[in-house]
Amino acid sequence: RLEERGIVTSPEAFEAMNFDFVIVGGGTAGLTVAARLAEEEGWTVGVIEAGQYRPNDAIIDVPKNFGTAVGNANYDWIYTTVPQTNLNGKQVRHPRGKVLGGSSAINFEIFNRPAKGEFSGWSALNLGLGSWSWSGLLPYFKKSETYKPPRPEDVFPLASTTRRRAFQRRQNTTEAADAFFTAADSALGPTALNVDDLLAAASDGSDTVSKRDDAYHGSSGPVHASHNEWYSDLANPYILSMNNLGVSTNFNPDSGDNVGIYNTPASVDRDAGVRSYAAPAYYAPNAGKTNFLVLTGAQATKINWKSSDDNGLAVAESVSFVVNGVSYSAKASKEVILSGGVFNTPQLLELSGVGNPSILNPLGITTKINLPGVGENLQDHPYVSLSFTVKPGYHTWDELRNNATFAAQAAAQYAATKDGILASNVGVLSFFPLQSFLSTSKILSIVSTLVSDLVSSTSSMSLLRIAQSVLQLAWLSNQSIPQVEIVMIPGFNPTGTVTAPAAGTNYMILTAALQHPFSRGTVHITSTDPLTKPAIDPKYLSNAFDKTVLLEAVKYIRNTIATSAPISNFIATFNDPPASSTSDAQYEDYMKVALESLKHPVGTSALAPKELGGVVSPQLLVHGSKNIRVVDAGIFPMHISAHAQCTTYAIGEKAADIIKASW
Ligand SMILES: Cc1cc2nc3c(=O)[nH]c(=O)nc-3n(C[C@H](O)[C@H](O)[C@H](O)COP(=O)(O)OP(=O)(O)OC[C@H]3O[C@@H](n4cnc5c(N)ncnc54)[C@H](O)[C@@H]3O)c2cc1C
Repeated sequence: RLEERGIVTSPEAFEAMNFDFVIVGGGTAGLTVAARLAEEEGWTVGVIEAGQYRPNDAIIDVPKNFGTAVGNANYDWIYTTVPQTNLNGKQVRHPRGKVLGGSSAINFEIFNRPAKGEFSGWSALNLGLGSWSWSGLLPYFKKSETYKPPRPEDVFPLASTTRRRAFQRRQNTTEAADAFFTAADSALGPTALNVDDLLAAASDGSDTVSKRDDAYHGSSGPVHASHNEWYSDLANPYILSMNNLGVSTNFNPDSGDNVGIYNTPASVDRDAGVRSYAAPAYYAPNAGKTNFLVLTGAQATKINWKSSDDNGLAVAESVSFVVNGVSYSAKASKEVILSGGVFNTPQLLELSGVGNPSILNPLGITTKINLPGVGENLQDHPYVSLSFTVKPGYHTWDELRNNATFAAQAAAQYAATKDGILASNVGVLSFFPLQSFLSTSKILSIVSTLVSDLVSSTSSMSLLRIAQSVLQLAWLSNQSIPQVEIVMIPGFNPTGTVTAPAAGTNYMILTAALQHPFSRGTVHITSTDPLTKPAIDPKYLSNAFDKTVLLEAVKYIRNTIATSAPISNFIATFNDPPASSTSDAQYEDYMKVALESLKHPVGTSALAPKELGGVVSPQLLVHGSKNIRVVDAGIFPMHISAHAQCTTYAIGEKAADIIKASW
C-alpha cells in the first residue's frame, strides 16, 4: 500500500501541513534536494509530484526496457516541439518523466560526466560566484553515487560476448576451449583480431583497471552506477576501428577529461540487476520519515505570494495544486523549490507572473517579477542516427526481437539471476573535438561562417547569448571540450532512424549528437490553463554551424567509421540513409527527416546574472525573489558534453548544501 511507503494519498492532509519547504516535482533533482533537506530533523519537506510512485515496475526497472515508457502517459508527459522550420515542419518528440523519480525513471540509463572546461564556462558566466566549477561540483558527483568499476574482462577492448567467453575459457585451456576459440574466430571472420591479440589486450585491460583513478568516484551515494556485463559482438571490432582512426580508449572518462571512446557507467544497480533512479535512491530509503512527505498525482499550478520584503523581493507563501480537478494549496514557511524540469518549471513561473511581460500581458497575467530570461536559452543535443544491417551470425540486441527461444531464455535468466542481455544498456560512447574528424581548412571555413553569422546577428542576441558565443568560440579550439558524441547502439533502435527493422535481421546504429549547438530555443506558455502544454521550440539547426557540424559527423560515420576494419567486415548493408545516398544534399534531406532529441533539453532557467538574461543566482534563487529556487536541469546555463542526469543529481546535491548553509 502506498501509505505504507510514505506516500500521502490525501490532498487534504497535504494541504493541512505547514511545510518549511515545498518542492514542485519529485524528479531527478527534486527528490535529491528533498531527501537531503529532510536530513534536518527540524525541517518538514513536502513534494508535489504529478506522476505516480511505481516501485517494482518492470517497464522502469529492467535495464534493457529503457525507452519503452516513452510515449506512455503513465510515465511520460509526451511533449512534442512546435513544427521545426529547418526540419520541413517536423515536430520532434520530447518525452519527460511523469512518475516519482521523473526522467531518471524513463531515461536510457547512461550515467556520465562532462568535460571540466565546460564548468569553467558556467563559472565564468557567474563571475566565479557559488563555485559552479569542476572542483565545486566534483564532491557532489561523488556524493550522489555508489560506483562499481567494470570487471577486468569488461574493460575495452575485450568486451564482447564471444570474446569474453573465449577469454574466460583460455584461463584454463582444454580441448573444448580450443574448439570454442576456433569457432569464435571463424564467427568473427578472418580480419578480426585473433584471440592471442585480444588476450594481450586483456592484460593491458587489467592494468587499466588498476590505473583507474578511484579519486573521482563515490562509494556510498544513493545512485548506483555500474558497467554492462553483457556486450554485443560489435563492441570490440567497433572500438578497434575507432582506435585505428586515432580515437583513443579513455579509461578515466569521469575525471573531467571525457575525450575518446569509453565504456560508460549506467545508472543500474548491478547486484540487484535493476535501474537505479531517484525514487529508489533518494525517496524509498527515507519513506518512513514523518518530515518528508510526497503527494503523487498532484500537479502544481501556481505560486501564491505574500507581501514583498523590505528590499522589494517577491515572497512565495504557498503553491496551488490540482488533484482530480480539485484545487488545493501547500504552505511553505521557508522556501518554494521548483524542480519540475526544463519545460514545466518555466511554465509554472510564467503562470505565477514571473517572466517576460510581453508574454504575460497578452494572457492577462499580472507580472510579479519582470524576468525576461524565463523560458529562453533552451539548448539541446540534437542527433541523427545511421543504421547498418549486420552480417548474419553476430550477437546483438536484435536477437530478442528475432528469436523467440533466445528471448525466452533471456527472460528466464533475468528472472533467475537478474543479469544477462536484459540487464544491459548502451555501453559504448565516444566524444570528439572537431579536430578529431575535420581538416584544419574545413574547421577554419566553418568557424569563419559562424563568426560572420554571429556578428551579423549580434543586435538581436541577448547578452547571455553573446557571452555564451564568446565562450563557445573559444571551446572550438580547445581539444579537451568535445563538440560531437557518437553512440554505438548494438541493435535496432526505434527512434532516430527512418526504416523499420526487417524480420530476422540484426543492426548496428551509430548516432551523432551535437554537444554545443549555437542554436537557442524557447519554451513558453500559450494559455493561462496550467494543464495546457507549453510551446516548446528548440529552433533546431537555426544556426548554420549546427547543421554543418552534424552533417560532417554523419559523413564521418558513413564514410570513415563504417568503412574501417574491423567493424566494416561486420556490416552487410547501409540501411539508413540507404547506399544510394552519397551527396551532402541527400544527407541533409535525411537529417531533416531523422533528427531527434537526445532528450537532454536544458537552460530555460539559466544560472546567470539577471543583467545577462539569467533566471537564477549562484544560490539558485530566482532573481527578484526572496525564497524561490530552481533546482533542475533547467539551470544549466550552457550545455555539456555528457548526458544530463549525472550533472542534474550533482546540482540537487549541491543545492541542498547551499540551502542548508543559507538557513
Ligand atoms: C527518454 C529519456 C532518455 C534520457 N536518457 C538519458 C540518459 O541515458 N542519460 C542521462 O544522463 N540523461 C538522460 N536523459 C535526460 C535526463 O534524464 C534528464 O535531463 C534529467 O533526469 C532531468 O532531471 P530534472 O530533475 O531536471 O527533471 P525530471 O527528472 O524530469 O523531474 C521533473 C519532475 O517534476 C514533475 N513535475 C513537473 N511539473 C510538475 C508540476 N507542475 N506539478 C507536479 N509535478 C511536476 C515531473 O512529473 C517529474 O517527476 C533522458 C531523458 C529522457 C526523457
